[in-house]
Amino acid sequence: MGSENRGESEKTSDGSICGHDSLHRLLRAKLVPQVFQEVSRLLLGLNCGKALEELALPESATSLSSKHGFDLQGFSFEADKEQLREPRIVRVGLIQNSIAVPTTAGFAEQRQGIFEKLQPIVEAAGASGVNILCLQEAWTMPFAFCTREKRWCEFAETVDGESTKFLQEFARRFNMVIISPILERDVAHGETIWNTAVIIGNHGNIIGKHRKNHIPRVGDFNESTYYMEGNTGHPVFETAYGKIAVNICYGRHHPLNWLAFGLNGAEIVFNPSATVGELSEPMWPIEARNAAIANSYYVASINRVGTEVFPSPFTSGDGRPQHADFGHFYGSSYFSAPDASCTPSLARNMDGLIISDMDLNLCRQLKDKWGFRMTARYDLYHDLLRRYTQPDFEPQVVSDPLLHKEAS
Ligand SMILES: NC(=O)NCCC(=O)O
Repeated sequence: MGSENRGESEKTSDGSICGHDSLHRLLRAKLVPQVFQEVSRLLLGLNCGKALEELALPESATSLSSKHGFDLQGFSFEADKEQLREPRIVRVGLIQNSIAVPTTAGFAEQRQGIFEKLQPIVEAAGASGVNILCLQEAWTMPFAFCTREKRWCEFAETVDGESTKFLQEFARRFNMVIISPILERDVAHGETIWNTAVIIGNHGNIIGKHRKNHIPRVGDFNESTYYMEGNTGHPVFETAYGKIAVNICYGRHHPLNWLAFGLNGAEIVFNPSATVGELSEPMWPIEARNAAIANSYYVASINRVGTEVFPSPFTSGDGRPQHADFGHFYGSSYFSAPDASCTPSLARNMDGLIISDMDLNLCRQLKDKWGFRMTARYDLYHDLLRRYTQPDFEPQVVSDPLLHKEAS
């Protein structure tokens, strides 16, 4: 892409949308209330036939948000009342953040800066009674994989390393499950590096881990220089608060990846991400929401925030001149529900915590209503995929015989 077409991040360097920090807030400021309500209905859908309720969050959380300058929003997804099952309401939180100090600082200072920045946000989640909290992809470090420089590998740590210890304290204190996406170093297997989400249980125990299945080779996302495709399959973690799975970032472009977590029984799939405006912003509101609909589960989408500038300029295979930043990480974390409703997004240009209650009964209610699991043709797909993965595969194409007739 030519530099003249690099998108809006260069035009609005504060990362706002025409001075507003999210599309929802821009629309609310610009439209008369009745029009805003109708536009919101079409953009966000309806949950159980009505606009999504906002959640009243405790003063202890709102004061942390004002003091530390992070966006804080809360919502509530309902399900229909059932006669034979109690509601299964889980409170879920997502944190998006920028890095804390420039990428030229020492690595220990960079990581410690992020720990310190996250502390009040995690505390706000705890004070709000969040049951399951998820952080953004590779949250302990800048997203330095654009550079291809190997020195950033130093940020990799074992599954029970520094960042896990830091979060285990919060998990115990707030009785909270925490999903911690890190750069992992697997010491037992030759000190190899992986892009991994660690699942910390509400007692501070490590429940397990999942490694990113799909590694991007697009734009400046030179991640394949650092780690390989994950080898953990599509695990679903049964926690005190429900069955959860993690589809790390670029995996959201792969519908079969979403499907696999659904087939294994996930009720909430988290999508911790790091992605930039000019590459993926038009996809962001669609893919997760579509996955929630198609798989009858909730999706929780998180993206990091800010523009990270690196000490040495780098190139990528897209013809652009060398540059030192990745573009703007546009935040905009949000939740999608199986009934096609979704929350507004967090700010595009600020750290933030979005919280939502979700009644997990909605998953089965949507399965019963639409019957996607029942009407899917897994046997047909299985047969096609089996043939497709053979070297002698031939696409099933029926050509118009007239196409190949010689002109008379
Ligand atoms: N982190 C990551 O996989 N980013 C790839 C770009 C995208 O999927 O938008």
